[in-house]
Amino acid sequence: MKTRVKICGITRKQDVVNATRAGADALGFVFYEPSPRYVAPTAAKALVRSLPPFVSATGLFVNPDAEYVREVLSQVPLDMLQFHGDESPEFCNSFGVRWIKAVRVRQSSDIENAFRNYGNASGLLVDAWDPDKYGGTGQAFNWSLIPEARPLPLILAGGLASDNVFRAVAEVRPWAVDVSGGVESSKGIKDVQKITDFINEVHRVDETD
Ligand SMILES: O=C(O)c1ccccc1NCC(=O)[C@H](O)[C@H](O)COP(=O)(O)O
Repeated sequence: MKTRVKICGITRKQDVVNATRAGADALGFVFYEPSPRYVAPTAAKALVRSLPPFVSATGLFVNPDAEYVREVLSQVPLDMLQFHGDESPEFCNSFGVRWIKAVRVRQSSDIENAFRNYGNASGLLVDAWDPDKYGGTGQAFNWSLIPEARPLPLILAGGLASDNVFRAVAEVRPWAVDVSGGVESSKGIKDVQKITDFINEVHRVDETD
């Protein structure tokens, strides 16, 4: 099965071009101002409108006001929302747009509970737990905590890079992988070679099937 690849934290046109040329299936745009990868809705609008067909755009939020999400959606043609905070299932459902929920993992039950509570999500993104950050930590977590039973498509994130993503995909067999820091030269600035190496490694696992 083809493992999808999402490159998150896009802030520049050249990173859109490089990621899509390298074969990314989806790009992520961070609408969370404390993040060094924050992109303003006006800039994101231009980036998303430049995407070629069949590459999707995800907007990432952390505990946003509903009004802010609606404001972003009115400007930016997003295909998917990604919630990284403590948003309720009802809140995530309320925008009429497909969404995924991110969960920061300390134990297996974090994932099992999220599968149970966010059953209307299009997928569950599992990421490293950090006491101070909601995501984008660059840290991996113990993949053996991920259960075999997955009621929703599972997106693996957290500390992935070209030197560990082959093993990650081979071991976890996720629906998709999500990467940010592992394909950057500095925060918010993606590196074309790192993106290419990363995607090639994912596809290399797929070819062994
Ligand atoms: O990127 C951020 O700064 C960020 C801030 C707050 C919540 C989420 C954030 N990013 C999410 C991602 O980029 C990824 O979905 C995921 O966390 C993996 O990041 P990384 O470990 O850097 O590959």
